[in-house]
Amino acid sequence: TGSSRPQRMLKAVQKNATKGDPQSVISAIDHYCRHKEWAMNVGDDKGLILDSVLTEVNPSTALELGTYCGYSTVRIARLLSPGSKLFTVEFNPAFAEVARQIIAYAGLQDKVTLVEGSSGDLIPKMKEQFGIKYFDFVFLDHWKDRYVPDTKLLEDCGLLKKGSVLLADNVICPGAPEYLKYVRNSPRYESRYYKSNLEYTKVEDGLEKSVFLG
Ligand SMILES: O=C(NCCO)c1cc(-c2ccc(F)cc2)cc(O)c1O
Ligand SMILES: [Mg+2]
Repeated sequence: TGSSRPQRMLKAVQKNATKGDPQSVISAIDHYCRHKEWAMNVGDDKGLILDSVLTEVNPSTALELGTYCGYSTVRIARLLSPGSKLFTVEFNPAFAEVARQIIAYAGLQDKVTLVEGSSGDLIPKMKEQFGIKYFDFVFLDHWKDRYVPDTKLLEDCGLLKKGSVLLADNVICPGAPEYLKYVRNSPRYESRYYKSNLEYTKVEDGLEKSVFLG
């Protein structure tokens, strides 16, 4: 049987990027996905917004829901301060396998813990399993119908503190309409929409940044 899209993306990284150089890994994936084969990475346009929000928050403990091939994992981990940690959750074992190799190729394996499984099952276990008190930053990029239930789960498990920042991908395309309603109508969040484009296209998409007010 042939290779998968994630496997071809990994090959492109191994061929075109420099081991231990996160920026070259990001550029190799963006080039491949723009010129050879589209893939659902957050991409370079929305990636610049992710970089800027991440740098502003400078989290000690960050969570990513939806690793896919590890592109945004690398974008986030490369900007973390020494000693800070990123936990990333991926349900699909084939995606997780490629992501581990891309994260390692970038040399960021010591900053990242990739947890395989369903976010709904894993979130309630994170405090006890990893000794996490709070997440200062959460990047939501997994199944769009899981954004609301998992946000409620993070609240109920006491994993958000006053000032924790949620940043959600794809709120326009494919869309997360219930999530936008939830964070924009809740008195517990201060929300803002960052207009951009769906990765590697001219289609509109954007990121919603929501600050938890406690
Ligand atoms: O499903 C997504 N992620 C969770 C699975 O890991 C996802 C999908 C798309 C997308 C797909 C098909 C299309 F036509 C348009 C958008 C884009 C994304 O950024 C995404 O994160
Ligand atoms: Mg996405």
